[in-house]
Amino acid sequence: MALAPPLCHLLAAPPPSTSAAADAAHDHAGALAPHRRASPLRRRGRLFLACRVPAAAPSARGVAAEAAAGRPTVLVTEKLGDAGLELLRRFANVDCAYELTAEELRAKVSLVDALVVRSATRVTREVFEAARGRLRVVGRAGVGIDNVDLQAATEAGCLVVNAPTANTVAAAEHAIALLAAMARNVAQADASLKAGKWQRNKYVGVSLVGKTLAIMGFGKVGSEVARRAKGLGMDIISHDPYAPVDRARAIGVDLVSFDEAISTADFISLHMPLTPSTAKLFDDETFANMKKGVRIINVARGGVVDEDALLRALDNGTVSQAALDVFTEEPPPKDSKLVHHEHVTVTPHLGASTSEAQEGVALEIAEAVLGALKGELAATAVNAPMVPAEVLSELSPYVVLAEKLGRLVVQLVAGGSGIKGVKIGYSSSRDPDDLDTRVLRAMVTKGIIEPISSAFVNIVNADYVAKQRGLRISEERILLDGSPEIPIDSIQVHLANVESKFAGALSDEGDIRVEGEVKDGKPHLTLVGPFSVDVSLEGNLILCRQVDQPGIIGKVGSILGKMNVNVNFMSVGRTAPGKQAIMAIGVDEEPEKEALKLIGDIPSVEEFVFIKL
Ligand SMILES: NC(=O)c1ccc[n+]([C@@H]2O[C@H](COP(=O)([O-])OP(=O)(O)OC[C@H]3O[C@@H](n4cnc5c(N)ncnc54)[C@H](O)[C@@H]3O)[C@@H](O)[C@H]2O)c1
Ligand SMILES: O=C(O)[C@H](O)COP(=O)(O)O
Repeated sequence: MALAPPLCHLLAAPPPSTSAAADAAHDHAGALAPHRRASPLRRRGRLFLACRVPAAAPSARGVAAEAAAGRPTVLVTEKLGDAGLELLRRFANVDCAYELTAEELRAKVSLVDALVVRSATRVTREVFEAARGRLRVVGRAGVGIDNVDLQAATEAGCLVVNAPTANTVAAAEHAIALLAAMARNVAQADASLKAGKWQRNKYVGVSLVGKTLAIMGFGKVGSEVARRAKGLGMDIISHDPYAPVDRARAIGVDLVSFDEAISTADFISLHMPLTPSTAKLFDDETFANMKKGVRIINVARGGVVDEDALLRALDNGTVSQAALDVFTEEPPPKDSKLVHHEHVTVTPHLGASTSEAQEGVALEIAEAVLGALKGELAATAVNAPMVPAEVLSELSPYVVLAEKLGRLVVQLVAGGSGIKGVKIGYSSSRDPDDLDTRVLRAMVTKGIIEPISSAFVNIVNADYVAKQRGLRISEERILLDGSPEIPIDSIQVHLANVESKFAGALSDEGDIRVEGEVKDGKPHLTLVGPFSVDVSLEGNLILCRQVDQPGIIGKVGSILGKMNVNVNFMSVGRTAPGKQAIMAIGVDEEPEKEALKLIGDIPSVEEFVFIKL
């Protein structure tokens, strides 16, 4: 039975770097391995549908085969839970190198296929540039991806995945711990007693019951904080412009405006991501609009607060206390006035730091990274479309067809005529809403761009690269009356306003047009311009236009035979007997120039083109 083709090329890396540094690297677990063109995970030629990496250890034979074929290399730059590390080590060489300087990170990154970080590693544009195209996946073992330059990752075609759920409860519990500790001066009283003092009057706290808590950002952590704070008898309001009202209502929380939230709350807990629009959202003006004596908890990101403004608000009494787990700069400067302020309780970014959360996060990220290295699109992809595994499985033969059609059509363009508009048509009996074509569009783009540039294109950067090159890609669905079980009957690719080096490929409208279908799981070319053909899109292709008459097939076949070129497929399409015909010939080897010249010299052959698929 034919195996489904792998989807590795969806996330394919560019050709390997041949740098001396890469060659010199060591090949054993815990050290950097030299780059190999295809990792065993990518080479198996199987479609990996299960998102989970099998829990059982691979067989000894499997391990040996993988070792022989070369394993991907994963660099881990921050402490990761053991279970995740073990899982990574089963399928990859793992280099754990903590507390790297930016320069050390840049030096190592071109030697690895994946990088796993937490919040302390800054994965900047310079890091992606230093990777020189080898890095295929960045795994953020946690939620916040503000330390990863997503735009640079996308431009580099590097997938970024995170582990968004495993530390939610830990972060929510830490927010509650800080809320209670702050209200009862636990940290200050502890330090005082340890310093030999007994200050019962100084550390009188405030009660939580009946107080209003405003949760700023009603996402995963925010909603878990709300549930827990309700149990403490607090009244909860929340501000989140994007949260569904129903979800908030279901746990008894009112979503209110920003101004209402900050002006009515006794406690404010921050749970939004750090983005350009939330950076320093809590500034002098915001603090001035808060209820006098408000208490603030920040377990989200230091950067959402203007820390100088918070210090002023603490000093003038607008904010009576703050509990901070996160800081604009981490670690904060040793002499930070905020950290040393007597009304501020601090922890060193411990929100996710429970053993349970760290094991969960490590496993979650290891699975996502290994899946991505195998060519799967992770469910937690941050900079790529999330296409469910079953959709990918179904579309996998069409993925190959889409790329081949792209490669074919671009080689029909006459040199010098720039490609601007690409139209992709999908003939299908399926409701357009049930047909996710993003992967196919990316693969047509890859097929068109890669043969004519040094860019490498994958599902992560396809739209970006197309835009950069001024390529307008439009899609059209052609609804057929048929069984919706087959996702796609045919894919058409049209290039508008270009000259062709093979006039036979021009449609009546003057576009270069090719069409293909999947037959027995294999990509077939079924239409060139107005000519119907049927040739498997494998190896190389010769397209030949001639006047339809007996003997031409034999002449071309014998020229190729004499030159030792194996013909694997041949198909002739014609407009009418005795009129124009197109011969599509699949060949295993690239014919010598001489053979091509001899074909061109056959009197009735009007034009021909050789295409590498
Ligand atoms: N301290 C820690 O160790 C720790 C641990 C986990 C998460 N975090 C941080 O907590 C934050 C929340 O994490 P999460 O998993 O709940 O993320 P999430 O994506 O589930 O929730 C974030 C919520 O913020 C909302 N939001 C976005 N912009 C907003 C704005 N301007 N005003 C109000 N709400 C806005 C979003 O709509 C979303 O509902 C992130 O910053 C994350 O990095 C910190
Ligand atoms: O965004 C997160 O997941 C938290 O801030 C945790 O960060 P950490 O992995 O560095 O603890």
